[in-house]
Amino acid sequence: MTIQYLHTMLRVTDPEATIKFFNLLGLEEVRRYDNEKGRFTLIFLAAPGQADIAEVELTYNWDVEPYDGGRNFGHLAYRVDDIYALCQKLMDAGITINRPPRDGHMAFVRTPDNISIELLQAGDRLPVQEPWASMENIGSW
Ligand SMILES: C[C@@H](O)C(=O)SC[C@H](NC(=O)CC[C@H](N)C(=O)O)C(=O)NCC(=O)O
Ligand code: NI
Repeated sequence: MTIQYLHTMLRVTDPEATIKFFNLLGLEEVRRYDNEKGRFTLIFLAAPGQADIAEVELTYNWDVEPYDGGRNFGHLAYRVDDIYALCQKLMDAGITINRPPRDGHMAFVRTPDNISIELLQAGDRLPVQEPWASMENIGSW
């Protein structure tokens, strides 16, 4: 008997803004379904070559409902080739780097609905360097 991880589902209030956020990380939309009866849209995102392996499923309920952030949910984690270059790209796009990669290894950002996203440097830590080394955490951390 086998079991395979497929996806993590996030309920989102602004699907297009969330897709743009994940596009910045390198994920692309792979499929979407509208459900007229249930009044919701499902949008599946994946990194290149990871469709059906490790997807993010965005659920957009057409009727507004408050999402309280569910403190029991932690984060989604991604391994990246160059954490400094990615954080610079995110900052240039107006994304807050909530936990800067001061150690050349780990950073945290948040989706438009405040879901934590962990970014981890592939391989060895990068050399500690400015401006990252002296950047402070932003927001509740
Ligand atoms: C396609 C498959 O991967 C799903 O996850 S469908 C699961 C289904 N989703 C919905 O009904 C979306 C709309 C609903 N209002 C919601 O916000 O979940 C479902 O059973 N969802 C319930 C759940 O707890 O995930
Ligand atoms: Ni699902």
